Amino acid sequence: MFKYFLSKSPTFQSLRLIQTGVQGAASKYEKAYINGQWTSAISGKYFEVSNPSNGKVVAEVPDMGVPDAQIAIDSAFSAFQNWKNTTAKDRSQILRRWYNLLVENQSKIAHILTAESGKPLLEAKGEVVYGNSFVEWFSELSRQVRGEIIESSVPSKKILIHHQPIGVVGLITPWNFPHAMIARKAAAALSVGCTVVIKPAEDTPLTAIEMIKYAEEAGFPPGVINIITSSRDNAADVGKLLCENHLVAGISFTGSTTVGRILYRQCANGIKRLGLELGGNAPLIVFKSANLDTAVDSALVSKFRNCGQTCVAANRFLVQEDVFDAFVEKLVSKVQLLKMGDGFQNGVQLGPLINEQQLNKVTDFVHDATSKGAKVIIGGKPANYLGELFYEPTVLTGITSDMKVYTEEIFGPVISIIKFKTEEEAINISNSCDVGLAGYFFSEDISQIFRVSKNLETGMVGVNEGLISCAEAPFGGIKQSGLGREGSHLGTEDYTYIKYTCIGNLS
Ligand SMILES: NC(=O)c1ccc[n+]([C@@H]2O[C@H](COP(=O)([O-])OP(=O)(O)OC[C@H]3O[C@@H](n4cnc5c(N)ncnc54)[C@H](O)[C@@H]3O)[C@@H](O)[C@H]2O)c1
Ligand SMILES: O=CCCC(=O)O
Repeated sequence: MFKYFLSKSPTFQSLRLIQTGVQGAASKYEKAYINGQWTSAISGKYFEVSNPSNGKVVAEVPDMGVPDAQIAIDSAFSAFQNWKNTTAKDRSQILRRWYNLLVENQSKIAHILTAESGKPLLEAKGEVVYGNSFVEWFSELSRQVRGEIIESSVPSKKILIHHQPIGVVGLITPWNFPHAMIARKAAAALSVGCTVVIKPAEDTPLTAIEMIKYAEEAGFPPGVINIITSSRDNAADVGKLLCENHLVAGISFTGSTTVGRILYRQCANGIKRLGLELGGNAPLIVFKSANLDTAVDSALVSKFRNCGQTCVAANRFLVQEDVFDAFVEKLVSKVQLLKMGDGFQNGVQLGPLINEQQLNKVTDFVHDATSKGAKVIIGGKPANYLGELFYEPTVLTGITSDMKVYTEEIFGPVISIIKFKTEEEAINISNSCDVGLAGYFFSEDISQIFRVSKNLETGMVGVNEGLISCAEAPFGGIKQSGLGREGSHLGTEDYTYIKYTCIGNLS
């Protein structure tokens, strides 16, 4: 059924992918990248990557296991011995070349991203621009990482501080932002002299492979960037190896809190450096002083980006009783205009869910809510007239604390609205969970803005704003939403350690 396309040219391979697999005519075989070589799995096995909009196979990628991952780690460790000694200027220039190539090819990358994730093409282009901005940012930041000389209390001593690269880093990334999550981690790590082994999500490895083709063209030496692709069957073993192998200095992971916890445990023995960007359960509070039009428009962006499959997506809507009816009415009038469908169709704003597991989760959460008394205002069921993995944009009211939509992140296009009376009540509900990634609120009252921003137990707060992610800002959570910050001038800290050198007996 599937044809081999044996051209060795990455560019040709990308074009074939778009002209064949993406359009649904046939699939092709991709390769992983280890030590500067495009390579298959030692086992010879492949796994299929399909378009969630229509189930068609887009391509097949090597199903790599522990032996492949070990080779990638060894290569990255060997490459680190030279890469750590390159100058910040050298690294900055290579990153800049990578950025330029990613920009030149952003339309092609976005097509691949839509084909494997179902994300509407316009949104996929937006993600590529967003992801590229991290490569640009860290190419610029590379030369700004500087040490210090601290005056000692003893005249014959000097205290020097250097930031040195930690070594090989394992990057494990999710399917919801196949480009941006790799860019945000890899560019930061590479900019300070670390080498990387990337393990993209099994649903979306093609965007990652495409990105690495441009990294190769940009001139990263062999072994500095490696990408291993693994099916769900191998992901846990490969992850364990990355966490436990003594040549790996650190792990950076974005994904579920469940897997984050496993990685945390696995990293404990080796006291590995660990960056975790895990799940959220973002509150979005609309106070009575809010500009309701701003609140509705921002809420739609926050909720429906990537069809609700975003870790910072608003999950629990809290609306003050005075404006509850007006807000719901305005919101529903806009939700009913949203166009859902195949990401390649013009005007489509919402794609499918990524896989059956996500569809089942969303269906189960809505069923749980309605069975406990929630009211469906719009939607509330799978949109199987569009395809197997589509779920209608949904608004639920009458939410109570015993429902899953109240306590857990749904990761789907469902808005659950809770009515509250006082600011204190809204803060209590917002903070009544064990995760704290993002929180949003809408208010025109300046004292309330400072008060609520301070009291929300989240790592990030959007005030009168639903889209807060950018390269310049520190992205990350508190509580069980994770450890560390990505992006911003703090985004290299996970990848460096502080070396204190004392120079003594100076005369
Ligand atoms: N925070 C986020 O950005 C984010 C992203 C994706 C999913 N999620 C959440 O996770 C839920 C499940 O989605 P998912 O199953 O794709 O996420 P996941 O956490 O299972 O997968 C994320 C990455 O971890 C890898 N992985 C899976 N099990 C592993 C293991 N034992 N050791 C090492 N790596 C492993 C996967 O291959 C993938 O690369 C979603 O419903 C959503 O709530 C959150
Ligand atoms: O879902 C995870 C990341 C989303 C973002 O970077 O805005």
